[in-house]
Amino acid sequence: MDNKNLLANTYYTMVSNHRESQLFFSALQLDIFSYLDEEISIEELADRTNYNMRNLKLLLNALAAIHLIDKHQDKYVNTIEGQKYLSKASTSYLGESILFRNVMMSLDNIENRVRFGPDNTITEHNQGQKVYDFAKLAKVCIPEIYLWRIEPLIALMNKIYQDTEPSKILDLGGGSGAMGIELCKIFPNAKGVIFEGPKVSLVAEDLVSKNNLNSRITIQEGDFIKDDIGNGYDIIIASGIIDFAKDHLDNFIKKLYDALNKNGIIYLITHGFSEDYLEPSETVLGWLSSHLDGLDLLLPDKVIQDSMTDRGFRLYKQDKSGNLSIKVYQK
Ligand SMILES: C[S@@+](CC[C@H](N)C(=O)[O-])C[C@H]1O[C@@H](n2cnc3c(N)ncnc32)[C@H](O)[C@@H]1O
Repeated sequence: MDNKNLLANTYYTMVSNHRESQLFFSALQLDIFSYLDEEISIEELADRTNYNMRNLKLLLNALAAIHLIDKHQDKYVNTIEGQKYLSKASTSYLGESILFRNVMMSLDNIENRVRFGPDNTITEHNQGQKVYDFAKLAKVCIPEIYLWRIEPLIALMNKIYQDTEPSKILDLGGGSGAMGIELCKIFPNAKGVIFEGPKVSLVAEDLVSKNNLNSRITIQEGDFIKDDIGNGYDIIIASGIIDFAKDHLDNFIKKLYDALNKNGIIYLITHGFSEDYLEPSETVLGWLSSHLDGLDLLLPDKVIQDSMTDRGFRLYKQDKSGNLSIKVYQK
């Protein structure tokens, strides 16, 4: 096969991948996977769901054809991954997060957004809250945080705090606050603060209560650009938030510096953007929708690093988790 044919195939592969995604999202919307923890016949499934049996069978065969489910003789069943992540009975269910992210990052109507440009009310303020539903994001992403962010956080903090214990921890723009909550659990004498905007703080309040940590963790409501974020912290978690301070980067980093005790650390999670904004490609595409709408938030890692070291932070440890870049800075 010559190069020309290889390239043409790439385009058709994209068309096919798009169809696979559509099929997957529809199956999630119809909650098909929650019925497939045990082998089930099409008659039984149609009976339980009230869906049209003929078309349900077509859907299930298509899902089996792309290995999202298994088919044994005439019965259908989840794969091991499907059972773990796509069935609502599982504690690691990700279906709601996946569907929410798909809408949040949707590239529908990209043509008109390119033809007519961004929304001026969004460009004018350049605030994430104008585009993203942060309260819903915080809520539906809790399983993702437990899947990907808690383990590296705990492993690193256990290494750093082998002989001492932090006494005050801030989860800044913490969303549900899951990371701050889990850190407070491994350091039982530490007090925690979760700082969030007004609606999101309710999500954090709820998770703190569910974990019975109301006596140790307080929720502080405010705007981390304009308002006081407190001080005397040994650890500040800044996960997925620094882009939202882009227009005030140096002041924001000074605020973090001032809020920390001597030798205190920042646990910073960023997208690891290259200076030309071409990598990581998955993240470039993930942020494209909000940027077509008018936001201009993204910061290359190099810019963040320079600003941190200029302020006096020293890079202490670094790690990667999927596409995310994890850096620990010390004051
Ligand atoms: C991408 S989410 C990250 C949430 C969480 N830290 C995590 O890692 O999943 C960004 C969070 O920053 C919060 N945020 C953005 N701008 C803020 C501001 N000016 N003041 C307070 N919180 C803000 C949002 O409400 C949102 O929960």
